[in-house]
Amino acid sequence: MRTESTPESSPESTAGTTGLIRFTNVSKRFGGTTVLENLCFSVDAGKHVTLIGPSGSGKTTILRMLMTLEKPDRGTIDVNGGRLFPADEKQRREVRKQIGMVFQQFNLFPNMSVLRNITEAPVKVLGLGRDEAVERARDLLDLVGLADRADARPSQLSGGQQQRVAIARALAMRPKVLLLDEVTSALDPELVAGVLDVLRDIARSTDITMLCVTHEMNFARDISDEVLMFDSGRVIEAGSPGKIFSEPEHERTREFLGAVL
Ligand SMILES: Nc1ncnc2c1ncn2[C@@H]1O[C@H](COP(=O)(O)OP(=O)(O)OP(=O)(O)O)[C@@H](O)[C@H]1O
Repeated sequence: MRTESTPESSPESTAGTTGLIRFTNVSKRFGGTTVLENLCFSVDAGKHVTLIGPSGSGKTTILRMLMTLEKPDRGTIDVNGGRLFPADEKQRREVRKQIGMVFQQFNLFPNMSVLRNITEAPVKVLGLGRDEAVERARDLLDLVGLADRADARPSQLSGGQQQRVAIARALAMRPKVLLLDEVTSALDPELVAGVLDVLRDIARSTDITMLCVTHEMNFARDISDEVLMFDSGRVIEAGSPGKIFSEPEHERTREFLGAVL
């Protein structure tokens, strides 16, 4: 990820220059509250970038904008050379197809089997043939360690298993970008490691670009090429995990890490 110079957001970043995801002067208010102001950053293809920072600093809003669940008030958002905002509905849908997200709550369809949860969007949205979708789903179930649960209903699975299905479901669309929003926050502590191991594996073995919000700092340290520290809707510090976690420069970063590590 690169943060670019604006009066509000100027820390130097170490990543390269392709810019698969690009936010330019993005501002967002909710009512009277400014959540993001003139935010500029880019994430290069294949990089894994983690957003950290205090509650309410705007991290989830960034992911929700990329999912088109929120709209910026000002600025532009581009993904893989296509404009997500501002754009007409048809163009936005095309760009949006390249982005997958895993939420804190798994949001699986309760009345569908695990397999059907994964095949539904590729068939309906991408027009993939059912046989091909099933083959893809079975490969992904293998990847997330649930090859033997294809016929189960979500309610028959643990929270950790449901989240692994949600990861498989997101990957079934073959997205260029995977967004992870606090994906282990709703899990019992003993189930967290299994989900994080699957994500580590995906980060290592695929070329997917990841943008991640997490309070799991060890996980962030393991998978991130770059960490962005947010405060009050601005990037106040950016760098490698080694730099951010071991030698933070900004007082607010030190305070935040002191509270969570
Ligand atoms: N739909 C909404 N309507 C009104 N306010 C909102 C809405 N979504 C977010 N906010 C507010 O915007 C601010 C930023 O929220 P956001 O969820 O992006 O922060 P965050 O950094 O992800 O926090 P957390 O770590 O707690 O998830 C918060 O003050 C939040 O209350």
